[in-house]
Amino acid sequence: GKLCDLTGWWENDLGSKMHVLKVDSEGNFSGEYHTAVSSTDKPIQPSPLVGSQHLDKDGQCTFGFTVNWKKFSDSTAVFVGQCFSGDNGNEVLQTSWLLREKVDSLPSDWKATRTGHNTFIRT
Ligand SMILES: CC(=O)N1C(=O)N[C@@H]2[C@H](CCCCC(=O)O)SC[C@@H]21
Repeated sequence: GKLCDLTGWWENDLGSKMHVLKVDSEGNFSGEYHTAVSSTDKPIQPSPLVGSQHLDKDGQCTFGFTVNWKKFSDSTAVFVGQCFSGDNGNEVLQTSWLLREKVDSLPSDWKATRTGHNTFIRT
């Protein structure tokens, strides 16, 4: 299928949106993550993301990106995933993520990392 270029807007099953500005010739990209879910009472604001994708000809490339939730908290999330061409030709991103929240002390380190998985489609 067509090369899977991540440039553009994506939405996941939580309603969170990812905007990839442009992918360079090395597969590196940057953008913004607009989460739809907040565990704080702070207003939700876009957070910067940087990542890298493969540029395989089959259009089913793997990628990874990091979100620095600088406006929200001291958390950092890393996403990894793969782009698939759905049966109707639409692209689907299957992702897993690790979220690292900042904890006050080493004894709390055990509870600082959460994981999740999300599916994104183009909006
Ligand atoms: C407090 C804080 O940092 N965050 C918060 O309350 N919501 C965002 C992220 C929500 C999970 C990401 C999954 C998704 O939106 O698709 S975890 C870090 C950030």
